[in-house]
Amino acid sequence: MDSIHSFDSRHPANLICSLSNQFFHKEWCLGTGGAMSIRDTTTNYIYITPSGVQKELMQPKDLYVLTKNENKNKNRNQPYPYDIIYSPPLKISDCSPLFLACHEHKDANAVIHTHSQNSVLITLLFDKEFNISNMEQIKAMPSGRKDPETGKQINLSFNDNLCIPIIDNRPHEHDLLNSLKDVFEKYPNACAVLVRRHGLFVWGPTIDKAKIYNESIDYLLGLAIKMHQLNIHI
Ligand SMILES: CSC[C@@H](O)[C@@H](O)C(=O)COP(=O)(O)O
Ligand SMILES: [Zn+2]
Repeated sequence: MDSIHSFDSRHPANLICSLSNQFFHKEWCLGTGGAMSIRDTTTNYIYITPSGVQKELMQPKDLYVLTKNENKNKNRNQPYPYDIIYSPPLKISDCSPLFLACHEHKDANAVIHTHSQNSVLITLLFDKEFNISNMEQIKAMPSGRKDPETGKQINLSFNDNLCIPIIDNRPHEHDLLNSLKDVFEKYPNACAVLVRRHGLFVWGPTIDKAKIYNESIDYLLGLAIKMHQLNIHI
């Protein structure tokens, strides 16, 4: 199918495969953990990883492609109106309802889900939120505010607080949907959520931004864990 095969390394299908391989080598998605979704802003097609496969070995032909269908009836497992227009002989990611929620409610064009040890450990140290400030890397994170003249996202400043909400894990990914929607409501500026004893979901306006946010968050989580071990207070 044309929508998944491209020689362009920036095509969403190629990006999902190359980034998943990179994230595996960072130990963010070992043993089939982790998943990803990208919306192509020219076609509006959404590319989603398959379920239960070794994410570092995926090829473009293994990805699902979805398109919006406003007339579609919603159900519990598919609460968003999308049709599958390309389906590999695999199951779609269990995270797909959460990914579609980020595309729909946050206007995200990319969502990354990872299982790094930092993202799990931090949820055992903090209860409802992870907060950090006075760290240079915070400046790579979005504030949620836009420059009134350029309309561009303004990033946090060194002294600003970065807050990542934490929700409790549930037996199935789709059971996290209500908690995720609560996060959207309570934390309108958040671009990520930590799931206790599970991992991290990060969304952004582009896949490049989502990757930068994920890398920055994971770095800050790692710092906070080390500071805790050294008895240094955040
Ligand atoms: C190691 S199993 C992990 C899954 O249950 C889930 O949390 C996950 O990250 C990936 O789910 P998947 O359905 O393979 O996209
Ligand atoms: Zn997971």
